[in-house]
Amino acid sequence: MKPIIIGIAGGTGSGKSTFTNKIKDAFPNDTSIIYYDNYYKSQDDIPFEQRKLQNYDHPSAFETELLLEHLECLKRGESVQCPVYDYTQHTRSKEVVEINPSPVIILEGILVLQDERLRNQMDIKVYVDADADERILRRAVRDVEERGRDLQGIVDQYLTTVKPMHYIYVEPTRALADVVLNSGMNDVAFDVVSAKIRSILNGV
Ligand SMILES: Nc1ncnc2c1ncn2[C@@H]1O[C@H](COP(=O)(O)OP(=O)(O)O)[C@@H](O)[C@H]1O
Ligand SMILES: Nc1ccn([C@@H]2O[C@H](COP(=O)(O)O)[C@@H](O)[C@H]2O)c(=O)n1
Repeated sequence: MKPIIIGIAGGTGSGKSTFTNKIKDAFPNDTSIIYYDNYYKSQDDIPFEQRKLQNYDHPSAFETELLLEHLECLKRGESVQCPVYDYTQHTRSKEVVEINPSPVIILEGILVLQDERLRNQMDIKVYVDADADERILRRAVRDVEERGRDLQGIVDQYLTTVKPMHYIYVEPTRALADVVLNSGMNDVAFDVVSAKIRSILNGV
C-alpha cells in the first residue's frame, strides 16, 4: 500500500516538532518521521568558523535530491539510512539512523512545502503558524540549551539570515498548505489531522 505522506512546515520555533511528535504518539506503529534538517548538506570540507556563518534558511542549504531518493525507497517498501545532523558542529554527524517504511511518513522542516518535488508527493500539507516574537524566543532558549549557541550569535543569525529567509521562502508556503495550525499544541487541529490520517489509513 502506498504510504500517506504528510508535510509539516512552519517557521523556526513554530511548534513543528511538537505537532509531529503528537501525531507520532497517536499512531506509534504506523508512523516514520523524516526531519528535513537531517538533509542539510555535509560541510566537513569547510572550516568551523565559516560553517557558523552559512545561510541555513535558504533552500540550497539542503541536499533535497538525497531526501527524494530516500522517499522513493520508502515508497517501494525499502528502509533507508538517514543522515543525522549535528547542529553543534554545523555538519552531519558520523551516525546514520535507519528509517523503516510505514503507512504514514511525516516530512518535517521549515522548507518542506517550498520544494515543489516534495510538495507534490504529499497527501496532507500542514503549516504550523506562530508569531515571530514567540518563535525567536523559543528558538533562543532551545539553541542555547540544545544546539551549543550563545545569545549574541543567535541574534546575529536571526537578523542576517533566519528572518529575511523566513519571509522570502518559508512564510509564502503557508498559502500552499491544506491546514494552517495556530500553534503546534492546538488540540482541535490535532483531532482534525488525526481524523484525516485515520480515514486514509482505513480507506474511507
Ligand atoms: N504553543 C506553544 N506554547 C509554548 N511553547 C511551545 C509551543 N509550541 C512549541 N513550544 C515549545 O517551543 C520550543 C520549540 O518548539 P518545536 O516544536 O521544537 O518548534 P520547531 O520544531 O517548529 O522548531 C519547544 O521547547 C516547545 O516545547
Ligand atoms: N547548522 C545549522 C543548521 C540549521 N540551523 C537552523 O535550524 C533551523 C531549522 O530548525 P527548526 O527546528 O528551528 O525548525 C533553521 O532556521 C536554521 O537557521 C542552524 O542554526 N544551524
